[in-house]
Amino acid sequence: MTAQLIDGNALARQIRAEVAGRTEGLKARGVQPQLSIILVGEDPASQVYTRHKVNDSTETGLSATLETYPASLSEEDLLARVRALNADPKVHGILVQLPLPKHMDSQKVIETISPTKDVDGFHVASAGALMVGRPGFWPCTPYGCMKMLESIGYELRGKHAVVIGRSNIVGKPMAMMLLGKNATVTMCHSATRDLKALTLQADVVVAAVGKRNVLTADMVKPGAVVIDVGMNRNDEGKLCGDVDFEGVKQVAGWITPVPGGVGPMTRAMLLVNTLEAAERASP
Ligand SMILES: Nc1nc(=O)c2c([nH]1)NC[C@@H]1CN(c3ccc(C(=O)N[C@@H](CCC(=O)O)C(=O)O)cc3)C=[N+]21
Repeated sequence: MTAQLIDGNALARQIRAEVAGRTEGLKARGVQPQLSIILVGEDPASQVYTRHKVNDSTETGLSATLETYPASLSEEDLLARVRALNADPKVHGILVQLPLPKHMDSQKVIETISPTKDVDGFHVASAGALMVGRPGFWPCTPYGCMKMLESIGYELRGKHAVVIGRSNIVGKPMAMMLLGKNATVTMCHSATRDLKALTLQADVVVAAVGKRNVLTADMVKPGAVVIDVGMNRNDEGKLCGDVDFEGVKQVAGWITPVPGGVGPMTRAMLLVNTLEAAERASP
């Protein structure tokens, strides 16, 4: 028996169609949802990612602008630009592409974005809202993972979910979202002892470390759901996740591929958050 695939491309396509429909509704009321993306520096990967985000937006009827600045831009000038976008009522979502040049304090920049426009969900106010269960914006990657679990009708209540990785962007918010659905959540990280003993108990494993083969077949309980957030390159330069896909798919019940899994869902949830921001701003 091999695991069933959770197809992120297909689910993202479905979500984009829903976003397009809701966008029509807003446009009928004279509101054009608008995402502003800021890219600082010339990192080729960031250029590709931000171009994707602009294309995704325009394909679903949102409008998106990409502003690019040289790596030499001062932090002060970047903050001034963010404040101007905060004050612009036509702009509903602001995304500052990470990583930023080393001379900038990323968290300070993110904290300058108005929480009402924080479609990445990286602001402390967004993190706090998630933690106490108030409306805010959920970070796109873990939000997309939750949608993937929902798409297979998975009941999280009472299940044991193991999250590997504790980043502010994925691991921590992922654990909060799973907890919000009444799962029993274990967070694992670099200081965890006997990771395998924990993952073998898991009904759901989310691997979000950024290292290949963090999860192998011998670490997975038969039938478990495995979500792979990793985005790595193997020796041949091919994109691969944190999970040994070929091995784990022989044991798991469900598994997400890389590419075509969490990545496209991350991008789809950015559109959802942007639309949501526009709807909240135009009640
Ligand atoms: N402020 C900010 N917000 C972000 O959300 C953000 C960021 N900065 N900096 C960089 C990371 C990375 N990230 C990706 C999202 C989707 C794919 C994606 O769609 N991947 C495709 C493959 C793309 C390819 O072939 O390279 C897939 O997995 O199928 C990749 C990477 C968002 N990030």
